[in-house]
Parts: sequence; C-alpha cells; structure tokens
Amino acid sequence: MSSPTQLPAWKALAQHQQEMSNTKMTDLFANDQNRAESFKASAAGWSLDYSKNRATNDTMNLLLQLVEQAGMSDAIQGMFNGDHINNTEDRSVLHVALRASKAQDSLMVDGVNVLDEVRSTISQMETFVEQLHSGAWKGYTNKNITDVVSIGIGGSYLGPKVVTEALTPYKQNAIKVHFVANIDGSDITEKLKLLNAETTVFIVSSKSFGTLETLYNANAARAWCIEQGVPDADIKKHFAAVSSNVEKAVAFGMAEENIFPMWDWVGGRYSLWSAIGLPIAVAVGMDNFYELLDGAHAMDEHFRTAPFNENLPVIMGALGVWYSNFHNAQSHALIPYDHYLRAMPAHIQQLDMESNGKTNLLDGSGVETDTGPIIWGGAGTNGQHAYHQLLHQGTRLVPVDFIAPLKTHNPVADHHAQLFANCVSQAQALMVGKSLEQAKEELRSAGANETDVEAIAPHKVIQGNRPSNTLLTEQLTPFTTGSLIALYEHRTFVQGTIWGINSFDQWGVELGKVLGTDIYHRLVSDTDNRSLDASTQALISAFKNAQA
Ligand SMILES: O=P(O)(O)OC[C@H]1O[C@](O)(CO)[C@@H](O)[C@@H]1O
Repeated sequence: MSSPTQLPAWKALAQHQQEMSNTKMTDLFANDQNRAESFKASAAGWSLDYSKNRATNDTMNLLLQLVEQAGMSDAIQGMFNGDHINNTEDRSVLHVALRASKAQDSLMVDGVNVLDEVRSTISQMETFVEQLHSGAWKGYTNKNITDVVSIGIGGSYLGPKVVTEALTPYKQNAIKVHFVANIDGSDITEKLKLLNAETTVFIVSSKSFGTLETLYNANAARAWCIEQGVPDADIKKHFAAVSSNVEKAVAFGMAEENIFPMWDWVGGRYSLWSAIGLPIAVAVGMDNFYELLDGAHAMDEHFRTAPFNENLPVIMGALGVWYSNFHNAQSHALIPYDHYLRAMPAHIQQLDMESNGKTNLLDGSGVETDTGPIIWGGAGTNGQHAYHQLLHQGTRLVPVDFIAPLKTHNPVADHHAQLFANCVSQAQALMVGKSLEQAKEELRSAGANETDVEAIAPHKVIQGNRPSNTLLTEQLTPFTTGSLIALYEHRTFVQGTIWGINSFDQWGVELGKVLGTDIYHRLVSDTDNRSLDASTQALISAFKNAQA
C-alpha cells in the first residue's frame, strides 16, 4: 500500500487547492443558480446539502477520482464480503451483517454462516426483552423488574447510550434504563442510589470481558446486590452479559442462557447493532430496534450500490479529506440541532477517532499525510453561546456538519421554528461572514462616532467562507437514527480507505492500559519508585499521602 500522496488525483488536488485559494463560496452561488440542487444527495431518510463547501464541480470530480484511485470499490466490496480487511488482527469487519436484510440468508465467513449466529442472537434478545417487558422475568423476591443498568465502556457504552437517548420519544414501557461506564466510583454510586436490588437487572457489556472499568463496575454491582440481600444463588436473576468471552462471563456468575454472544468480526465502536444494543431494545422495544437496524441497512445498501457522485458517505468522506489534507483543518465539528441527538458527537468522536487516529499505512510504513481529525461538537443552539465564536472568528478552519430534523417530537410554541432558523443561519453566517464595510455601516447606523467606527469595526469582521454540510431528515425516528449512525460509520471507512490505514484496530489504547496497571500497583504497594521520572514519582506520592 503506497501513500495516497502518490495518487495522481492527490497531486491534482494539491494543485487545484492553490487555484481555489481565492474562491469564495458566495461567488460560487452567485455564478451557479443550480448550485443548491446540484450539490445535494439523499439516502435512507437523510438529505445532504453540501453546497456550502469550498468546492466546484472540478473539486468534486477530483475528489471522486481520488476515491476511485484509492480503491474504494474493492474496499467496499471487501468489507461486505467479509474479507479480513482488519489486517493487523486478521479479522473480517462485518457490522453490516448485524443489520443485513431478512431476505439474505447467508454470509459465509471462514466457513461459518454469520447470519445464523446473528439471527439466533436476535431471537435470544427478543425473549429477554419480552420477559422483562411482560414481567415474566422476576427478581429474587419475585418482583417485576423496573430498572436495567448497562455496565460497559467505549463502544460497549457510547452507541447504546446515544441511541437510547435519541429514541426517548419511542420509549414504550416503564422500565428505566441507566448506564454506568467510568471507573470513577461516583458513577456507579450515584446510579445505585436510584435503585432497588430486588427489581434491578444489570447487563454487563464487554466484548472481551476483560476491560478494567467494566469488571470493576460489574463487581461493585454484584457486591451491592449481595449487600442488599440478593442470595449468591440468585445473582443470575439480576445479571446478564454480552460478550465474546463466555468463559469469563460464566466465571463471573452469569447463567449461560443470559449470556449474549459477540464476535471478533464486530469492532466495539461498531457494535450497537448487536446484543450490545440490548439497553436500546429494552428501552424502545424490539420493533423499534428492528427499525433502527433497517435504517442502518438502508444506508449500507446505499453505500454499497450508489454511484460515488450520489453516495453520501463517499461525498462526506471525500470532503473531509479535502479539508484535513488540503486546507490543514485539524478538527471537524458535528452540531445536531436536536435535543435527542445531543450526545451523538461523543459517539461519532469515538467511532472516528478510535478508527482513524493512526500513523501507519496498512503495510506498516508511516503515513505521509495527516489522518483522522479531532471530532467534536454538541447540540445547537447551546454551542452558539459557547464555541461558535471560534467557528466564526477563530484562526482555525473547522468544517461543520449541521444535523437537523424538519419536524419536532415536542411542539412547544414556536420553539422548533426558532431552533431550525438558528441551524440554517449558523451555516449561512459561516459562509457569508461580515466585511469591514458592513461592520462600519452597522456601527454608523447604531450612531457610533467615526473614531469608534474605525476602532471597533475590525473586531466585528467575520471572514466567512467557512464550510459546512447540512443533513436534514423529516423526523428523528428509529429508522433515521440508524441510517444516520451508519452514514458516519461508512464515512469513517471512506476516509480510512483514502488514507490507506486500518480503521478497525485500536492498538494505541493499549500502552495506557499497561502503564495504568503498573501505576496502580505502585499506588497500593510500597514499591520503590525512584526509577520513575520525578513528575510521576511526585504524583504517586501526592495520592499516597492523601490516603494516609
Ligand atoms: O467491550 P470491551 O471489550 O469491554 O471493550 C470496551 C472498549 O475498549 C476499547 O477496546 C478501547 O479500549 C474499545 O475499542 C472498546 O469498545
């Protein structure tokens, strides 16, 4: 695998970027009445307006040539076929199999029909959810379950949490769903305060069943159950697990029938569609969970079959590369104008940054370009009163994805029109900016004297020409939530493919884990720390002195 910088389209884009350096998006609109229509694509309930980008038809053509030259068609086919595209772990990458159409009956990977396993797990989920909802599942004192606590971290937490929150309007039953992730004891302590052990079930979600935070929290939950009076023999009435490591889950005390399988061909950050999504299914019911899968599948089919110039993940991925690598953008913001999607940037942050935060090409040689940008964001309009100042006047270029449903689940006076107006006007303001002359005129009309006009006007100038995409959907539903998240999953893959990296391993998180274990032992023992650097020694002493 050679660096993408060697591809003819990469070189052409570098040249093209120079030619475009003075191009204003406002001029592109002025010169092309059809721009809004022609820079638009839709799929699976979402419509993408990408007209507010520093891109002409030539730009898009070159970006799509880059996509082709990077081998995108083969890469997509390889993923859907179950090829071992996660080369450092020698694994297939098959989150798409988790939402495959019911009409498809086989997907053979290494001699196994993975769809059989997926479907038998789905029926196991159905039974579990039905038992909880109907009251057939009883706690140790024979009471119905009122609360389900999901214990997991990273991909075993963010996806389910974000989707459960996104689908709040679809919540169908009285069972409350909670999430515990952090090893900070305050997380589980605050959750346990809300619960009664007699009526609580914990789902321990860990693909490896070896993750420190999850095991600590699972042990704390079990200790709390025992303390609250749950007999040892009845612990299994209050615990279920989702894991590919059944042995470890059984050793923990789980009944085998309450262990839901995971497979090494699903990465944690791509796993909400598997039994890791149980908290979602408990909250909104299996029918809505199926809708979520259908939405993701619709986006999969679009990604797999649509021509690249109409393909949402491809267009968004290619534009991301355009800004990361040809405009030196260091970050990318996701700003959903929807309260229910307020935590979505955190999930996409993990999805993208754990996938594309890489410095090696597939063959192990070093990359010659920047790879994954910093992904961040939060709900509008809140962000407008926080970080949007930097988006408009800061020195850094931050491409933005605005995400908004056209209809609200909660009509309150004119709130939704105001919310939507703010979304549209932020994208507009980023593009049009404000010139010095406009700033001066504004001050003069407000009655400022000429000295103040000269002094203040420069501070009011907004450069503009800052790019954004706008993603719209009719309404946030299980289907459109599924397709939105799948869109970002594939966008991540498109970018990883262009950069020539493996988006599906995460070796970078391992060193911190190993060093964390070493420091932990030093905190709780009398180990001689003098071989460590002075700063680490002092931090260890500070902790030990505080506990003394
Ligand atoms: O599901 P597990 O095995 O507990 O892992 C949790 C998370 O930890 C990571 O491995 C990162 O440390 C993620 O990729 C994963 O989603």
